[in-house]
Amino acid sequence: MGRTAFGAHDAAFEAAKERLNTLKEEPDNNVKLQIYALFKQATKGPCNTPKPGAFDFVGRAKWQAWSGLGDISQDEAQKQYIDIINGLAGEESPAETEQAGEEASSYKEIKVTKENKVCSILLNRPAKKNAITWLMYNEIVQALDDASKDDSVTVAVITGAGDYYCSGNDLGNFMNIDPKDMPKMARDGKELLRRFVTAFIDFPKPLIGAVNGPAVGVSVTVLGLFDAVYATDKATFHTPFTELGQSAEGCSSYVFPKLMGNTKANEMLLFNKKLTAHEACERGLVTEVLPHDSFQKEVQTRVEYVAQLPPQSVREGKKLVRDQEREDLHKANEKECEVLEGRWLSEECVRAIMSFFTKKARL
Ligand SMILES: CCCCCC/C=C/C(=O)SCCNC(=O)CCNC(=O)[C@H](O)C(C)(C)COP(=O)(O)OP(=O)(O)OC[C@H]1O[C@@H](n2cnc3c(N)ncnc32)[C@H](O)[C@@H]1OP(=O)(O)O
Repeated sequence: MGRTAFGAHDAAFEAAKERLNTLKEEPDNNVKLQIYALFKQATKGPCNTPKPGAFDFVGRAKWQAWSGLGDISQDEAQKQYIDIINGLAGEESPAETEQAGEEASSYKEIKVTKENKVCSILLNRPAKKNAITWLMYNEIVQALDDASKDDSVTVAVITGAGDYYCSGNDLGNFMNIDPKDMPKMARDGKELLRRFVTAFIDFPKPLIGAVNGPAVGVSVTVLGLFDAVYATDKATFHTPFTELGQSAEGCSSYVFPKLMGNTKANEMLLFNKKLTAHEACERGLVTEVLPHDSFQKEVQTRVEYVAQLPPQSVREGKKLVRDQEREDLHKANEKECEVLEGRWLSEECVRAIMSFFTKKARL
């Protein structure tokens, strides 16, 4: 059976595929066979084709390599594929490998560093105010999954490069789509958003938001699923969903009313009020507002403190709190994604997105 859902390493797998084509030296035949077999296993699952005839030497060698992988999982095959290609690429350009805790990773739109038990995820498209592309959603999910499994990491932090924290969903995700492909785009978007928000609901270690500047849309809503949110006094929090013909996501339809009460939540989610950092703090979305000039240093002190706490104790504590509402959060996520799938197909939404890009083009 082919893959129907994303694997744990999808973004890195795609990047490894591209990297394979850029290797300066061709790998030897045995390595090539191994790469071939892992690719087949990762994309199709265990070998299920008949053994080629005795005189089809190449076909038989490929078949043997693939069937030799037995029934290792598609995720495991992806991982081994990525490791081999990154290993080959690393041998060619050692300068690209690990530097001061920086992962020799294939992330393209985020930057992940691990140092002193802290995994930092930097949203890294400053020229586009860190708007989140489809690739970036996948990369964030992958980075969270990796941080949750890595025993050397006790806390994860998300922050933005440049003057913005994040401008939310990249509106280009919905552009240039043939009208006949819109339903599929909406279905795929729903599935991706569901996986993205699930990664936040179920992240088992402390997750800290370092909101270094304005935050918009989905980057604001998921903050309600973080364990602490530090914001610079220059940050703002804006969820202009109805202006875009869209609707609330990131579990905000459930979390925001709990945090701030219905009328204040409506002010943000229905009537698009942009909050200052201090207002967001008063409403419980932000833990603490810090002066912009010393923001990085102040956040670092707080993160380092959390990083050195007994990790199991912190995880158990987080689980106790999250378990009180985990099911409700998953339900809210499902429901929000379903409603959004319909919104993305609505004329209201299509018009609003066109209008954003038309205005830009006129400037
Ligand atoms: C799988 C799909 C899941 C979807 C989940 C649902 C998510 C919903 C949301 O997140 S809704 C919120 C969407 N975001 C927005 O509506 C923000 C749109 N952007 C803006 O309003 C402004 O760009 C700004 C206020 C963020 C910043 O304004 P300004 O300081 O004037 O800068 P520019 O507008 O010139 O921006 C610089 C550059 O970045 C591009 N850009 C910024 N934000 C986005 C974006 N969200 N999507 C796409 N592109 C964005 C902007 O076009 C400029 O590009 P250019 O230099 O012109 O090429």
